[in-house]
Amino acid sequence: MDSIWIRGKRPLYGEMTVQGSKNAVLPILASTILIAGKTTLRNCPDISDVDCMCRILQKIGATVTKKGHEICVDASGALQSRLPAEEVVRMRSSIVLTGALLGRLGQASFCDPGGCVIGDRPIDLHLKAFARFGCQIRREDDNFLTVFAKRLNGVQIPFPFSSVGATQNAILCAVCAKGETVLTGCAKEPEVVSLCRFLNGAGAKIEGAGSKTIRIEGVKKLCSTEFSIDADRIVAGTCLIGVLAAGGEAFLRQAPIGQLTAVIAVAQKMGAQIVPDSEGLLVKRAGRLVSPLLLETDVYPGYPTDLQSPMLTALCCAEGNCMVSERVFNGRFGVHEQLNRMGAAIVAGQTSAEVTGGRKLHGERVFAKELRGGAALVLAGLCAEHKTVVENCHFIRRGYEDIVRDFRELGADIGTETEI
Ligand SMILES: CC(=O)N[C@H]1[C@@H](OP(=O)(O)OP(=O)(O)OC[C@H]2O[C@@H](n3ccc(=O)[nH]c3=O)[C@H](O)[C@@H]2O)O[C@H](CO)[C@@H](O)[C@@H]1O
Ligand SMILES: C=C(OP(=O)(O)O)C(=O)O
Repeated sequence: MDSIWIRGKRPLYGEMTVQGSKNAVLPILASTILIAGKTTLRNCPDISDVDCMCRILQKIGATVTKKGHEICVDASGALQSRLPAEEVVRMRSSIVLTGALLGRLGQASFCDPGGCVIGDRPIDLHLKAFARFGCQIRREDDNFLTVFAKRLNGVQIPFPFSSVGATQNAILCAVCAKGETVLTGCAKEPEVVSLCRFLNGAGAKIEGAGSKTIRIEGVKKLCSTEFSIDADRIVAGTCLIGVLAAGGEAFLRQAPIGQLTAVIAVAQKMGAQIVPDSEGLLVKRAGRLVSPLLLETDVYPGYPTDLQSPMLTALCCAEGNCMVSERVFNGRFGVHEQLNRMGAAIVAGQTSAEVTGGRKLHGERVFAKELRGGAALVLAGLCAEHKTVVENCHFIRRGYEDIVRDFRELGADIGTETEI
């Protein structure tokens, strides 16, 4: 399935179920190697990043069994500290394995992680946190870094700005370190909270997740546990924005409403009606679609950067122009060129873009270059006249289990290459 076709210009009606969260499951899978026993994870999304993480776990010595949406990891055997470069370069969250390996073995060797091309993604905060724990860092001849310590000691780490991955790595170093660790300036994202809930279920002592300050009392070991992965707020948001942009009425079962406050506020401003209930969220957009004039991404609980590209599509179709300010990454407007080929009028710099609204999008053959930009092109196809073909959809498979299935359930005329 490397291309997806869409015949657009029809509103969406129906119901879909939101998959498990990519950004929650990946660090949790990485952290299973801190447990010298078995972990069972439920509601895991069937996406290529999860496959990649499972391959890494296997290559370093864990046993991984996948059955549907359930993954069992047994990390009770001997593990090796060198992460396989051919997998690490595919995925940003491979960096979180380094904290887990340090916690388990006191050593990790790794090369630069990959991930979406959305601007600079240095790992300086991660390395500074490791150094605070007493680790030494050595650059190897083959561009690998080796980080090692005789013993990890509890420390105080003030993060100068919010980083989801660096916060998670510091937590993984701290859970089995000697003594207390206090992290300040932490990321408050729900994926940090779910990692801590998982680790506490395995016997860790972590307090304060979801706030700027997290305290961790090191424990001797973690024990076998079971855990269910939260629904994916970014997938739920993508479908919500799809209905906002194309019009219609859809129920998003299991949408994590409490994690979508900023997205819901923008969608309501643009003309959507949102009705939450205990099982999910109903989104309707029957009347005018209007621009919010200004959209700023921010760290949680602000408007998520991962939903900036999907929202660009809706802004192109809305009445009125919009200034979009990207405050998390410095290169996240790459998709604007492909949207412009479909009739959008977006002028983008590195961290801001001006979107002219009221555009009539038309079908084109366009190319995904990264995950959320790819999803934005699928949404554009839903709003465009005639047929759109989105190529390079392996990027979309990194985070969306089956975007074709999801929008088909909402009545879209959409399919994969083989069904054209
Ligand atoms: C797998 C995963 O969970 N990915 C998410 C995670 O990425 P990730 O954990 O990589 O994102 P961070 O929160 O670390 O990045 C935030 C900002 O900090 C900068 N930075 C980060 C680390 C560092 O050592 N130095 C540095 O300068 C980054 O370049 C970026 O500008 O959070 C991002 C922000 O919510 C999301 O968009 C990603 O979907
Ligand atoms: C940027 C993203 O992912 P990653 O950090 O894995 O590249 C994303 O999920 O939008």
